Amino acid sequence: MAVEEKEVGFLGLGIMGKAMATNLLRNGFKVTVWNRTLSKCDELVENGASIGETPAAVVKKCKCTIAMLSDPSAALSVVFDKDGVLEQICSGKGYIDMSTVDADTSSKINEAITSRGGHFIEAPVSGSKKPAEDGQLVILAAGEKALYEEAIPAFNVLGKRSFYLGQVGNGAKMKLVVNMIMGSMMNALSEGLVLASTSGLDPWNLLDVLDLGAIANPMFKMKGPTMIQNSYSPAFPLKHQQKDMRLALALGDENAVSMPVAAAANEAFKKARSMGLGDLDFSAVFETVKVLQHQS
Ligand SMILES: NC(=O)C1=CN([C@@H]2O[C@H](COP(=O)(O)OP(=O)(O)OC[C@H]3O[C@@H](n4cnc5c(N)ncnc54)[C@H](OP(=O)(O)O)[C@@H]3O)[C@@H](O)[C@H]2O)C=CC1
Ligand SMILES: O=CC(=O)O
Repeated sequence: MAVEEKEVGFLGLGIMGKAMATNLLRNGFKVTVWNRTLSKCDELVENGASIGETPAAVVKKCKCTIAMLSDPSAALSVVFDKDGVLEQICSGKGYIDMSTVDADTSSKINEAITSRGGHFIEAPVSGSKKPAEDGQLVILAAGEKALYEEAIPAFNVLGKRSFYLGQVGNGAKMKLVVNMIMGSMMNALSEGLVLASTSGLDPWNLLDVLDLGAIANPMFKMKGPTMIQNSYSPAFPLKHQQKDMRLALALGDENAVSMPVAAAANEAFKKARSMGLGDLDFSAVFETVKVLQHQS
């Protein structure tokens, strides 16, 4: 399949897709790109990409196509709608959806693709804008093993490690569990920063102390300083983090897993969206904690 031949289609040039497609180009892949807002293809074309006018046109041209789209409704639309992936998928063609969606969405796409003879894996990623630019993502793949193996040269460009997790749905679930934990941690950090400042401590000292102890982690180290400076340039948009909390909570509902911490974190992300912060970085949830503090 074409991933081996270093030729891929790429659907979705948002924060992640643009960085990932650029990386593939830099590493010698021929890439044919499509984005709903077609003008976002221009920069990629300047860097050597070809353009497909529709998802169907990309799939027609390429033996393997990667998608990186915002949410379940975008992932479904690009496959099932007019001029979508299904119109051209057929035997010998592969489709790799790297968007963060729920297992049901992924299963629907898998069934539709495979019923037309195509091959499918889901492969959501852990890691944000910078890891995407640096080819340091963690890839959580599941589905047809043969396609996974054929995708390894591309995954080696995009990520520092890829996991094969078995049947379709397992990649989606793993990603949601990871992001549920991340969203809860972001809320804990936000509350810690407010508690530190309000009780007379220097929040910069808090970050230094955290970084030297058992709960040190790259997210606190990277986001803490920008949060203190009220700077929320989006790497991971807050609206997507809230989508992931919602989908993780639905997974908890299905499995009767009680998750009060995640539920509270989801409320904070919802509040942040209602404050108009959805397009900012997910660390802007800090603003909701500050608002609550000022109200008390
Ligand atoms: N940013 C991050 O740090 C990470 C994000 N993710 C996940 O990766 C995915 C992409 O994230 P990111 O790049 O940040 O998101 P962006 O919001 O930057 O990009 C979203 C992309 O989806 C497209 N899109 C949205 N709705 C539709 C639709 N109905 N039909 C077709 N295309 C659509 C957008 O097109 P258009 O340009 O026209 O709006 C754009 O290309 C999400 O699932 C996210 O949860 C995973 C790991 C890290
Ligand atoms: O999904 C977001 C991430 O940082 O991973």
